Amino acid sequence: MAAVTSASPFARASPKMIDAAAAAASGRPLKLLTLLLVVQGDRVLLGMKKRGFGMGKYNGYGGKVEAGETVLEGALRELHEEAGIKATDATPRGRMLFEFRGEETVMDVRVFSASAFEGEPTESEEMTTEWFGVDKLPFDRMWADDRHWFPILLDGGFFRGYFEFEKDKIVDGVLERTADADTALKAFGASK
Ligand SMILES: CNc1ncnc2c1ncn2[C@@H]1O[C@H](COP(=O)(O)OP(=O)(O)OP(=O)(O)O)[C@@H](O)[C@H]1O
Repeated sequence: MAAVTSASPFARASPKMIDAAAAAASGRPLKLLTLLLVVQGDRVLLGMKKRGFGMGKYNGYGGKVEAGETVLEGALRELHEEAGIKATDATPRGRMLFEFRGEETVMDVRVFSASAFEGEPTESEEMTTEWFGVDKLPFDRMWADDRHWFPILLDGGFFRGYFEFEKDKIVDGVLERTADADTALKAFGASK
């Protein structure tokens, strides 16, 4: 898996690129979102988004963090609402900032993984539920950033990144494997 990761053009972050991402993000309003990947052995649970933002794309489960809940609680709630299961060992893995050209707000996505859950994955109004082998992930039908950080996640690692999008294409980005989850949470340029 490490070979796949180092093949990512964004994985070789120069200090200059990191500074540029930090400058782009600093002071901008952040929208806090979660993304939870259920990884069990050599398979990953993904859902195809049936409506709204990212419609037609496969992704993990997640959404906006609501007032009064922690980020982890938000991640678990979204997984339950969208896939009908309760993860019992969710753990933070990464943080990604996404900027869309022409938009002031930067998406602040907190990525979690889990391997154990209660219940049966069940399609919801928002998402389907499908298992994919780790070697058969549908990257062509996922957000463009996913192919860059998934190998780190599957490898057991932690990561932080910043990607600038023009519609659904990446125009610039930086991705860094971090030593632990705490370091991943110190995203480029975000004040908290
Ligand atoms: C740009 N590159 C990206 N790469 C990978 N994942 C991305 C993403 N951009 C957004 N995401 C995820 O997509 C979901 C949107 O959630 P979204 O439907 O907006 O939230 P929520 O369910 O609260 O909305 P509604 O209740 O329908 O308004 C949420 O998991 C978020 O982390």
